[in-house]
Amino acid sequence: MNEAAVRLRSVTRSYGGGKHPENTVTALDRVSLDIPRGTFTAVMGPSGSGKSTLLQCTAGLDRPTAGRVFLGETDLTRLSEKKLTLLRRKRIGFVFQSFNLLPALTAEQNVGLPLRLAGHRPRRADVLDVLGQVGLRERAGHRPGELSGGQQQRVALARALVTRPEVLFGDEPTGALDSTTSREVLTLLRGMVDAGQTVIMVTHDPVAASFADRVLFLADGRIVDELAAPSVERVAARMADLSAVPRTTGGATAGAAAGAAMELSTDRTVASC
Ligand SMILES: Nc1ncnc2c1ncn2[C@@H]1O[C@H](COP(=O)(O)OP(=O)(O)OP(=O)(O)O)[C@@H](O)[C@H]1O
Repeated sequence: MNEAAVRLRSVTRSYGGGKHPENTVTALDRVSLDIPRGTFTAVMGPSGSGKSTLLQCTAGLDRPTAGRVFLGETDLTRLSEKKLTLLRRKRIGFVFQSFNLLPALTAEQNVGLPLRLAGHRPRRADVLDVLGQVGLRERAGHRPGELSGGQQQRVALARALVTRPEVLFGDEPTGALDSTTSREVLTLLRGMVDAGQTVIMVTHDPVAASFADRVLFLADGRIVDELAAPSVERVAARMADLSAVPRTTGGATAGAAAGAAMELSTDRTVASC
């Protein structure tokens, strides 16, 4: 059960520069990492430390500038755009902070969508089964506007799981939820991992991270620490340490002179799956 679901080998992702290499931002800096199958990994770190970039490169939503990313035995960095899109549809699930459900479709239709995109006609029983796993079988006919935030995120979870992905990625999946609802979603995720699912989740929340088997801490594009069997207190203490360390740049940079200008905004277009 210890076979790696995901392997990163010296993954670097840098942005910009061009004619001005001193402006290059290195969002990920030679990151190597193994994620065993059937485990729950949380990724934490100060703002701008590279968490989303790590998630997106690992999920095949973004391409590293250098290094290799393996999903099982498949090297994502060698795939054409078309093959990468197909791989994302079939082998990867993604949940975002903002549930990203289609408002005009019912929960059942939303959950069936990835199967349609993969060219299959969804079997109703399969879709209802996955909705049942997140406790929403009875709400199959409801549209997102008729569901609470937590219920919408559970529909998004069901949608991410309907293709039985090898790895489920979450980018702040509980970021928009109150603490009670957030715990419900995390308990669901934990149960899925205990049933064999591999989950990798970016979070700012030590409580959310405490549901994971392992927390990876990023700073300036590098993994600087990790905690196994994390408690809320230990995660919060480690985050406080990391946030207290004065960083020279917003990400690691090629030019020290660019440091002051490097607290770049993290808003960018999230590639859609
Ligand atoms: N498209 C881009 N162009 C230029 N720089 C970028 C781009 N995307 C990210 N960066 C930079 O890369 C670094 C890492 O960004 P990333 O979004 O991965 O950080 P993060 O840890 O997820 O941050 P946050 O917690 O604020 O969401 C930051 O310095 C960011 O400004």
